[in-house]
Order: sequence, then C-alpha cells, then structure tokens
Amino acid sequence: MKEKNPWHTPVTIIITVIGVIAIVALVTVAVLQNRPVPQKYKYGIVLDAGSSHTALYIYQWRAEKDNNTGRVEQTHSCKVKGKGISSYASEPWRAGESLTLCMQEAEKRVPHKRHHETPLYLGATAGMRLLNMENSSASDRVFQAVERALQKFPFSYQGARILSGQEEGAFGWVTVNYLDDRLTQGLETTGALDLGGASTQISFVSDNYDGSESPSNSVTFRLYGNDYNLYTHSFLCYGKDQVLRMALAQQTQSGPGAILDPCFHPGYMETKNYSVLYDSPCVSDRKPQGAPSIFNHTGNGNFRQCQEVVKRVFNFSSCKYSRCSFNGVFQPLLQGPFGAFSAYYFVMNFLNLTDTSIPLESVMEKLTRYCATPWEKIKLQHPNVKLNYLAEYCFSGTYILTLLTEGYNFTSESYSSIKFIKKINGSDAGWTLGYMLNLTNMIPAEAPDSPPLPHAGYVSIVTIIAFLLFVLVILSLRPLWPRCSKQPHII
Ligand SMILES: O=P(O)(O)OP(=O)(O)OP(=O)(O)OC[C@H]1O[C@@H](n2cnc3c(O)ncnc32)[C@H](O)[C@@H]1O
Ligand SMILES: [Ca+2]
Repeated sequence: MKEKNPWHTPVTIIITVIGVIAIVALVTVAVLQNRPVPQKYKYGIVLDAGSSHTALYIYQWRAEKDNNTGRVEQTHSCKVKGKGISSYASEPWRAGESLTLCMQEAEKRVPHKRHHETPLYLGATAGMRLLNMENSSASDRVFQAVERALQKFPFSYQGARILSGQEEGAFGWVTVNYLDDRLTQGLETTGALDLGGASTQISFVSDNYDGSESPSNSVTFRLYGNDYNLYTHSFLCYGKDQVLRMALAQQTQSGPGAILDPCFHPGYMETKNYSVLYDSPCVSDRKPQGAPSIFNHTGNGNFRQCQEVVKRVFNFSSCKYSRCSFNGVFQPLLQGPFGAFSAYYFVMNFLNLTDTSIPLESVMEKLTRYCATPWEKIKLQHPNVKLNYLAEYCFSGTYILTLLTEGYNFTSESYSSIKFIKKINGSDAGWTLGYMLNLTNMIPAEAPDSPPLPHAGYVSIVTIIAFLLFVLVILSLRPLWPRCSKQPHII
C-alpha cells in the first residue's frame, strides 16, 4: 500500500504558488523598471530679431530625460511680417506689435498646459547692435516695446537682449554641430558660416590654434566630455545689405548724381535717395558733402568689375598677427568642412550654385553669364521673385564668392568643403537653437552616464534569474516528491 505523507500536497502547492508569484512579480518589476513613461514634451521659444526681419522658432524635446538632455528639434517657425525690430526706432510700439501674429501662432502650437513652463527668449543681432551704437536710447525704447508685447503672452518670458558677435558666431556653430550629432560622438566638427543682412560670422575649430594669439576670437567649450577651442569672428557691417551700402557709397565717391554699377544687370535703372543710402553707421562717415538728394543707379552687369568693386570694401593693408582674414582680423588656418547658411543659402540656392563639387572657376563663369543677363530678361524668367531680392542676386553672389575666397582665403580646393545649407534634420541652421540649448543647460559638460544595459536586457536577465530560482525551488522539494509508482510494492 502507498505510504501517504500528509504534508506532500499542500506544501508542494504552496511552494509552487509562491514560486509562480515570485516569477510574475520579478518579471513585472523588470518590465516596469526604467520603462519609458508616456511621452511628454517640453518646449522652448526663441525669437531671432535680425537686422532684416524677425523669426520665431519653437523647439521641443522629450521631458523624461534626466537634466533635459533629450534631443531637441524644431517643430515650427514663423516669419514675422515686415522689417527687423531696429527699423522701428522712430515708432517703437510697432516693433512690439509686429510680433503679435507669430506669438499667437506659438500659443496655438504649444500645448495649453505647457504654456507657463515654456521659456521664451528674444535675441537681437546686428541691426540692433548698429542702432545701439547710433542711438542707444532709441534701441532701449525698442526693447521696452518688445518686452511689453512679449510679456502679454502666457509663456515664461526670459528676457530680450542683444547678442554679442561672438555669441552669435559660437551659437551658430553649436547649432550646426548639435544637429549633425557631432558633439555627443566627439566627431570632427563642422565650421559655421552665417551671412546676415548687417553682419557675417565665421566659426571653426582649427587644431593648431590655441586661442592665445587673439583671445577675443576664442571661445572654449566643454561639451559631452570633449573640449573645444573655437575660433569665431563676427564682422559688423559685412552682412549683405550693409556691404551693398558700402559698395554703393564707394561708387558715389567717383562723382555724385549717377552710378554705373557692374553688380547690377544691364538695363537696370532706379532713382535712389542719398539720405536712405547713408542712413547707417556702416557708411554715414562717407556721405559726400553737398551731394544732390537723389542719384541714378544704373546697371552694366560685369562680374569681374563687380568683384573689383566688392574687393574695395575689404581692407587687406595691415595684419599684426601671423595671418589675417581682412580688416586686420586674425584668422587661423581654415580647417574641416563648413556649413554656410542664411543668405549664403538663399543666394546660392537662387543661383543654382549650391553644388560645391562644381569647380570654383565654373561657378564664376556661371555668375559672369548671370550678371551679364539683361534686367528685363531676368524679370521675365523669375516673375514670382520679389524685385528687390531679384535685382541684388548678381551683387550678392559676387560678394559671397569674394568674401569666401579673398576675405576668408578659401581656395578652389577648400571651397568644395563648404555645404550651402538651410536645414539640418528638419531644424533651421542659425544661432537660435544653440542659444536655447545653452540657456536651458541642455548640453552637459560631461557625457551623461548611459545605462549599462538597454531595457530589454534587464527584462531578459531578471526573467532568466526568476526561472532558475523556480527550478531550484522545485529541485529542493525533490525529497518530498511522491515515490515513483512503478517501484515494486512489498505486500
Ligand atoms: O543676422 P543679421 O545681420 O541681423 O540679419 P538677418 O538675420 O535679418 O538676416 P537673414 O539671415 O534673415 O537674411 C540675410 C539677408 O538675406 C536676405 N534674404 C532673405 N531671404 C532672401 C531670399 O529668399 N533671397 C535673397 N535674399 C534673402 C535678407 O533680406 C537679408 O539681407
Ligand atoms: Ca541672422
């Protein structure tokens, strides 16, 4: 007869049940542990108050990352109607008012419950730098009006200020390299070339440059555990609108009343106002005495001659450093690939010259033909392009090539390392993203500790351990198992 142990069945059942509960509990904990919480985004808004216009950018990033280190991307941009805020010096309230439509758009784009925690920044560049130099109380009034307008919105307003040229250059560089994911990986960085309406910036890392030769051109960063020694310079008055003023001002010196301009198409003719031309600190000291109030601006479309005119806006006469770009400004040896954005892109894209694998000589030949095309023909070919932009592409293209080759010393070879870009992975190239990343501490100095295992790794390991524990428990109960019924029974 089979011997019956009264503990057998209940003990086995209890232990089995505990084992199963333990496994379920362990696996559940492992699954929930460091599982991404439901997606929640954070937002930031930056207004780029440029000399020619203001643009609003909305950025978003996942909120669950520690220390705000989630990837930031641009979700929306809005171009403010009208001119830049510095053009409202005589009626500052209009500067504030001009921002309303884009701000209302931002109110709709950022989820309502995030409004109060969304930082809002306004950074002004060369237009306000010039106004501040010319008339600082007018620039203060513009800022007061802008501030009043922005504070009416439900965002977390963080202030409006003029960026230094250094900041503008450095943040443009941070943006380009962040969007290209070059900073986290410690890859070779890309230089940044920004051409605005009133200033232009060049920023790049050069290995044999330690910053000591010209400290004012040096910015050091520690980002994701890597040290960068960045060369950067902003040339005030060398944005394309101010250079055009300088070029015209120079040509009026040869005789007031009329300019025959090689940078404008044959057949182009406009009557322009001297007081408008000279209304900028970049040229005001050159205003001819007793000049008539208007002049005839006529084009004759000649690239080579235009290049000579443009070259005269640069001063190459003195350099107290080992090497200079122009105007006695230090520049180390050019290095690495470059991203060229804003007007570099607008102009070269219009001219179909963004492909830098085309040899520089061919680029110049194309521009020679373009500049020589009669103005009437150009207008017919581009009926949808704004006439003031259209009239200036020959000048702007010539300025870009002259700035790059004569100014910054790009050669036929290094020219091909430039990429004319507007966006990188969906976000606009420009200083705004870098500015926000910096102010929200979104780029850590040290590389963040990454978890030794991905989430799936934790789940698998805990499941295996739980299974082994279960097997161990079952095996440890072996002495209590009922004997095999095939054993011979002794009666
Ligand atoms: O950086 P600052 O100097 O303050 O100026 P900005 O920020 O206003 O300058 P942008 O890069 O917006 O534009 C640079 C220049 O390009 C001009 N621009 C903008 N869109 C253009 C287009 O489609 N074609 C030609 N030029 C354009 C604009 O009027 C400026 O003169
Ligand atoms: Ca700009």
